[in-house]
Amino acid sequence: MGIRFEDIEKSYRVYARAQDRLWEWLTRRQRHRVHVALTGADFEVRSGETFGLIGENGAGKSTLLKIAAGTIAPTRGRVTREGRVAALLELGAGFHPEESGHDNIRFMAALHGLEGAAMEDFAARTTAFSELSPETLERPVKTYSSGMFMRLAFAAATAMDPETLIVDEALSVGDLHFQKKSLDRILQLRDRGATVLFCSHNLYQVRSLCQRAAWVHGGRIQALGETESVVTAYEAHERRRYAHLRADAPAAAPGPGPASAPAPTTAPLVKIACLSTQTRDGINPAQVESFQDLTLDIRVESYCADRFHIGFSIVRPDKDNVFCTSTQFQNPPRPLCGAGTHRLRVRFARLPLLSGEYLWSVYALDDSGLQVLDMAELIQPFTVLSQNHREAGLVWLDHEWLPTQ
Ligand SMILES: Nc1ncnc2c1ncn2[C@@H]1O[C@H](COP(=O)(O)OP(=O)(O)OP(=O)(O)O)[C@@H](O)[C@H]1O
Repeated sequence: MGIRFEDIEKSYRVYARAQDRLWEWLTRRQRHRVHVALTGADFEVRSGETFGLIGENGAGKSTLLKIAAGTIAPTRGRVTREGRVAALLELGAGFHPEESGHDNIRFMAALHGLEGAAMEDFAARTTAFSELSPETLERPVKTYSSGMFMRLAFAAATAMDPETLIVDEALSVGDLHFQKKSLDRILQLRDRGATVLFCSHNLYQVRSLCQRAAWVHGGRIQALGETESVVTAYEAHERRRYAHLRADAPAAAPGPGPASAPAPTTAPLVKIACLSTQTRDGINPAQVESFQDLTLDIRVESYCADRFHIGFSIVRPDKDNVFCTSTQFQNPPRPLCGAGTHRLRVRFARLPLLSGEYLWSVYALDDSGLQVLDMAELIQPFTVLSQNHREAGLVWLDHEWLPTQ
């Protein structure tokens, strides 16, 4: 047994105003409403397996992780876990801001019950992994940058070789180098037999790391099982959700097809099945560097013999289109044709986006490029970090400073 959840429910009392809590206590009359954040969670994360948790914002994933870690108690039900548990949830939550990095490391070791040589070993491994300089470790942690703080917190949380690891999006710790290092550390612990409960919005990572997964929806376990089937079910739900939003939207975001194209009202003849991205080093396509090598992979299912086109766009969260193109815009146009699965790959050898948040939209269009057969809008959010460039804006424009006259 790795982690066993037995009929877990977690509800919160929600007060409209802060003073209502006091009024309730004084008058003994209820002034709160009960919000059920999670209910009916009854499953087991098997010993040694890597288990993914996915779901939209507010679904209840963090609540489940905190209950697994013992940070919060369930309102109903019971959780049991195996061995030493490291929770990478609110990293650094137990740190004392006024104390130095060194002292915080020793404090963490003491919390784990380590003394003497074991404490020294813990401190040495945490220090080495954090890659923080001796001078930095002498300074109070309140003077650290957020990246430095997270590095130390991650290093301390994983230095005790936990048997159970609970991870909440912790892979976005620090810069790309440290992210890869953190991921490698998690993989190393997993390969040594640790049970990993891993929550992420990055479906690529969930697919590549987890054997099984659960999709949490509205506080309930909507699907649970082998990762691919759970992630595919969640993606289908997300597509329906975004398509619905688009149908409702008064002014739709312009895609490669006409902005006013109606949403399909009957079952589509062509369905967008899957979109994923890969970086050349395969680290974290949800966070890429400017000018990184990025490949977009689109899978579509066609249920008819007709010709059709596929378009995609890179969109800002405010729905501004950064770039869109389509197989129709190729010279000559290269429509797809025939029933079955089609796979398209588009490579950006040097992605010229600058720092910011972006999303993808994908469209299946008929042969004329006028009718939208299927679409998946504003999906797979990703962050671009432009660490080696000080220029700002959306995209890099090739330019040259001419000599002054
Ligand atoms: N302390 C709290 N008091 C009241 N409601 C809470 C509290 N903590 C969480 N909730 C509510 O419980 C629900 C589940 O929240 P939770 O943080 O578990 O979601 P999540 O799936 O982790 O979301 P995200 O992906 O955005 O992190 C949400 O509706 C949230 O508003």
